[in-house]
Amino acid sequence: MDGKQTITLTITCPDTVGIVAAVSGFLSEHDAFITEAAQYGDPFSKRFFMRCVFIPGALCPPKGELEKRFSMIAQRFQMIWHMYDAADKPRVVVLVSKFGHCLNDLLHRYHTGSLPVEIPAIISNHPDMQSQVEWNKIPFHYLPVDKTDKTRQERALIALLDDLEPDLVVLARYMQILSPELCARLSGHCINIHHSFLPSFKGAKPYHQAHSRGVKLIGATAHYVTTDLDEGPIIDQAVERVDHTHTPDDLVAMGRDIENLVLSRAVRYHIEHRVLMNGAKTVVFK
Ligand SMILES: Nc1nc2c(c(=O)[nH]1)N[C@@H](CN(C=O)c1ccc(C(=O)N[C@@H](CCC(=O)O)C(=O)O)cc1)CN2
Repeated sequence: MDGKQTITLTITCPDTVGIVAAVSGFLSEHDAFITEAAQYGDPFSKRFFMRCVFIPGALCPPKGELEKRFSMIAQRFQMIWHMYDAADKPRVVVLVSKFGHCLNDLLHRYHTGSLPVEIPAIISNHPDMQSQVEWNKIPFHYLPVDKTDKTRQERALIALLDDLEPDLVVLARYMQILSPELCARLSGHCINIHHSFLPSFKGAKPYHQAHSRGVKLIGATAHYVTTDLDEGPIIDQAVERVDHTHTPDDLVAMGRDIENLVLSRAVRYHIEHRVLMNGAKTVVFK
């Protein structure tokens, strides 16, 4: 390989002695220069997690051959593993409803290059964001929801996603509950930003719930989407202090910046392959 390529190797497997030695030995035997390495052994799940970034040297075989050879080690340790080429920009489709702050934040990071992705389309069940999206020269697909027949809209959404073939779907304040079928199709590849510090205040209007409860902290949670609403594996969270003087609208306004930060971090962790699934939880190598 030409030495300019960067590959990220992620591994999860039953924890045991010798995994790091086997992986680092394999990489050194194949002239792979390690630039980043992180690992964690979970004493509760007894699973081992590793993320290793390396630059293949001149003597390193092509990625396909390297994967073939690594599969022997992976089999020995019952690994779930992937090698990702950093040159492959992930295709990210963003879904939005009426609130555009998270979408605008992602678009800014996309245009400034701090989020190295492709955005082949943005999809919404409302027309509000169309002009903003088209100003950004990104295709906008308006798929309105008929409350009397929600499945029709989701069939159209599924067909569109099948065409777009995204690596990741981001629900940037998309306020529709995805069906179990769509959740299954997107499992591990769909991130939602929930506007509360989960597990508090799941579902609709969390800031109003928080105001009624008299909380002294509000927050936001980015999580993978599962059939169980707002119960998916948490990727990132943040909080801000609030007090009795803040109205629900104040909380909504203060929450926007938290949501932007948390969602963009979660998307970046995902596209950099820093997030590994650990049952109903995640391991995030920051
Ligand atoms: N299957 C899942 N779908 C969605 C999830 C999820 O975790 N699993 N997260 C939500 C986002 N969300 C809160 O963050 C949320 C969105 C929508 C609703 C809701 O009650 N929606 C109503 C319609 C509301 C409207 O039309 O304005 C509904 O779908 O019937 C609650 C929470 C995204 N989807």
